[in-house]
Amino acid sequence: MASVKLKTNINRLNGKIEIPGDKSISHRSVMFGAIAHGETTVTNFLPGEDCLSTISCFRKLGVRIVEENGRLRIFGKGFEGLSEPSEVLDVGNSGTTIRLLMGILAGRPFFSTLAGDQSIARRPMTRVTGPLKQMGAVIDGRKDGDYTPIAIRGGNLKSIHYQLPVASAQVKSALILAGLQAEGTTTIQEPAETRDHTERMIRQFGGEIQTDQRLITVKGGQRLRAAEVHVPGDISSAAFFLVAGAVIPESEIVLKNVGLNPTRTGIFEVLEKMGANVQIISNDPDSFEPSGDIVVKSSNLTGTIIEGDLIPKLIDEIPIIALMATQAKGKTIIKDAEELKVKETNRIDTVVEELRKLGASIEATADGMIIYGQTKLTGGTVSSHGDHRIGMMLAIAALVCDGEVILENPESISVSYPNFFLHLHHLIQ
Ligand SMILES: O=C(O)C1=C[C@@H](OP(=O)(O)O)[C@@H](O)[C@H](O)C1
Ligand SMILES: C=C(OP(=O)(O)O)C(=O)O
Repeated sequence: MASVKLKTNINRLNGKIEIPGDKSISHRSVMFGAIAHGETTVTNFLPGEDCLSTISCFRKLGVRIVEENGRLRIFGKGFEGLSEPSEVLDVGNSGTTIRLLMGILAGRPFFSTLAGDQSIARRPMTRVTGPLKQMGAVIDGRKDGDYTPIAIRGGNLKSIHYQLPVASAQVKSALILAGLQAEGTTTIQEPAETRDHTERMIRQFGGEIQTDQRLITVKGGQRLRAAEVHVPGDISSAAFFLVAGAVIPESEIVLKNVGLNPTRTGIFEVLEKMGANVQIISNDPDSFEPSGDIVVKSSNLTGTIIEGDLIPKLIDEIPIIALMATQAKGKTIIKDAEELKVKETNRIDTVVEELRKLGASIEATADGMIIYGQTKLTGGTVSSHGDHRIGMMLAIAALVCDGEVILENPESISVSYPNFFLHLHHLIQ
C-alpha cells in the first residue's frame, strides 16, 4: 500500500480548473449506448476506474466500444444485442455499475455473474435484487443473495409497482432499466427526490418516462435510439475545490463546466447557509443536463443543520462538508444520512475516525455526525480506507493543517478523479 506526503499549511488557492466528467452520467452513457440501436458518441467521458469497469462489463456482454480522439463510440444493438458473458463481470469498486447492470441483466434471457472488490463485497444488494426477483428474474448470491458474487438468470419480466424503502438513485435506475424490458408499465415511488440522470437519458435516447410527485412511470418494450451525449463536469468532484476555496483565506477558484442538475446541487444550499461566497458565472440550462462555471472565494463560515430531503441531493459530498464544518464557527449537525454506512466505506465512521486524527472535534451519531468548529487542524498519518471520497477529503483537510500529513492508500482517488492531485497542485502554485 502506497502513501503520499500531502501539501499542508497553504494560505491561498488561485486559478481555474476544468472539472472532469460526471461519474453517474458517464456510467449511464455507456449503458444507454449499449441498449440503444445505433452508434452513440460520448464526449467528456470520465476515465475514472469506476466508469472503466462499466466499459469492461459491457465489452464482456458483446458490445463494441472504442475510444477515438477523446470520444467514446458505442455500437449498440438494443437489449437483444447483449450476449451471455463467458466470464465474471467485474464491477471493481463501483456500486453504480453493479446495481444498474443488475437491472439490465434481469431482463436478459441468459446467465451472468457479477463480482467486485472487497468494498463491493460488503455493500447490500437485496435493495435491488429483491424487487428484480418480484419482477421474475432468478437471482442468487452470497448470504441469501444480499452480497456478491451475484448470479442472474434473467428474462420474461413482469412490471411491478414498487415503493422504494430508501431514497436511492441506483435502485430506482435499476428498476427503470428492468421496467424498460418488462411486460406492461412499471411504476416506482421514491421517498425523496434522488438524482434523475436515468430519466433524463431515457428521453435523450428517444424513450418515454413520466415523473409526477416522485412517482415514476415507464412502459416496457420501448426502442431506444443512439444519441450524442456530452457529459458535464461532476459536481461531486467540484465539491472538493468549492470547499477548499471557501476555507482557505485569500482564495479565488474558477471551476469550469460543472453539472448543475437540480437533483445534485444540495451542496450549494449548504454553502449558502454556511456563508460561503460562491457564484454561478455562466450556465447552459437548456441541454439534457444543465451545467455552468462557478467561482468560489474564501469567507467566514458558520455551522448549520443538514437533514431530510436535502441529504440525497448531496449524499456523496458529506465527507467534504464535514471537513468544511470543522472550519466553520459553531456546531454543524448532519442527520438522516444512514445511507453513508453502505458506501465504499462506512462514511460516518471513516470521516469521524480520520478527521479526529487531524485534531477535529467531531462525533458520530446513529444517522450522521456532529462537528464542532472552528478547529485548527494539526497533522498525522491518515488513510483513505480505499474510499476515493475519503482520500480527497483528507487531501483538502491537509491544506489547512499545520503539521505533516501522510495519506495512506491515495490511489483509490482515481476511482472518480484521476487528475485530482494535478488540479490541486495547479491551484497551489
Ligand atoms: O445513481 C448513481 O449514479 C449514484 C447514486 C448514489 O447512490 P445511492 O443510489 O446508493 O444513494 C450515489 O451515492 C452514487 O455515488 C452514485
Ligand atoms: C458511493 C459512490 O459510488 P458507487 O455507489 O457507484 O460506488 C461514490 O462515488 O461516492
